[in-house]
Amino acid sequence: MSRSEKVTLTNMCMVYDDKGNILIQDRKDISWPGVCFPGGHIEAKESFVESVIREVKEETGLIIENPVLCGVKQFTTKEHGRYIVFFYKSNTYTGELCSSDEGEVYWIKRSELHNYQLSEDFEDMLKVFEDDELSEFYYYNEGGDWDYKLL
Ligand SMILES: Nc1nc2c([nH]c(=O)n2[C@H]2C[C@H](O)[C@@H](COP(=O)(O)OP(=O)(O)OP(=O)(O)O)O2)c(=O)[nH]1
Repeated sequence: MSRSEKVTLTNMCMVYDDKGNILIQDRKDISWPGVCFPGGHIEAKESFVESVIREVKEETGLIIENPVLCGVKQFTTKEHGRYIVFFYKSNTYTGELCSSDEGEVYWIKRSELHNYQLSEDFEDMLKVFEDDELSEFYYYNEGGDWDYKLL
C-alpha cells in the first residue's frame, strides 16, 4: 500500500488584539462564502509559517509576526484527497489594513461575531482556535453520511 497520498495544504489565521477585536474576511468565493479568517493555499516547498504570513499580507495588508499553530482542520475532497487547513493565531502585526479580491477584511468585536453570516463550519472551527484543549476539526464518513468532530 502506498504511503503517500494526495493532499491540499492551506492555512487560516486569527489576527486579534488585546481589546477583544478580531480581523475577519467576508469571502466572495462561491465554493465557501461568508465570514471567516484570512488564509489560503500553501505553495509547493513553502514553509508553513512563511505561507501564513504571506497569505495574511496578501489578503489584509498586515504583516503578522510569530504566528502560532493552534489547530488543524481536515476533510476528504471529491477526488479522495485530504484537504488540510492549518490554524494559526497572531496578535502582533504591522502595516495598514487593505482588502483584496478574496473579500473585504475588517476588525470587529469578537462578541459581535454572531451577527455576521459565517462560512459553513466556521462557528465550530472557532472553538478549535480558541479552546486550548482542542486541536482538530475532523470530518469523517460513517455509513455514507459525513459528520465532523472536534478533538
Ligand atoms: N474552498 C474551501 N476553503 C475552505 C474550506 N474550509 C476551510 O477552512 N477553508 C479555508 C482554508 C483556507 O483558509 C481558505 C481557502 O481559500 P481559497 O481556496 O480561496 O484559497 P486562496 O484563493 O485564498 O488561496 P490562493 O489561491 O490565493 O493561494 O478557506 C472549504 O470547505 N472549502
